[in-house]
Amino acid sequence: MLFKVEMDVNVPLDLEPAKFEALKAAERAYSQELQQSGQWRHIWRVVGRYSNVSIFDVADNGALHDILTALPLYPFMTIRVTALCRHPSSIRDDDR
Ligand SMILES: O=C(O)C[C@H]1C=CC(=O)O1
Repeated sequence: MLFKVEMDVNVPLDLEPAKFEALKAAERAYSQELQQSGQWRHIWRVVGRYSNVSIFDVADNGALHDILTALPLYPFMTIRVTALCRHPSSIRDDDR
């Protein structure tokens, strides 16, 4: 199942810089592992914001929930999820 996921990150100003760097490194590793597995299909930075727009391809709603709540930066995120399905005009065989 495909989902568009929008993530806004809001880190408290008093978060210790070393802790923030460690969280970002863990987030990057987790994200890249999921991208390698094909579950995190795309990620884009939203220009001018500490936000991303991503496309996930996962088994079901529960799988996406588990992935998102395990993000190291999850406690500092506002997340919006939109379920997607194939557009009848799509020429891409993997859009389902
Ligand atoms: O920077 C972000 O958008 C937040 C998060 C999502 C993936 C990642 O590496 O960091």
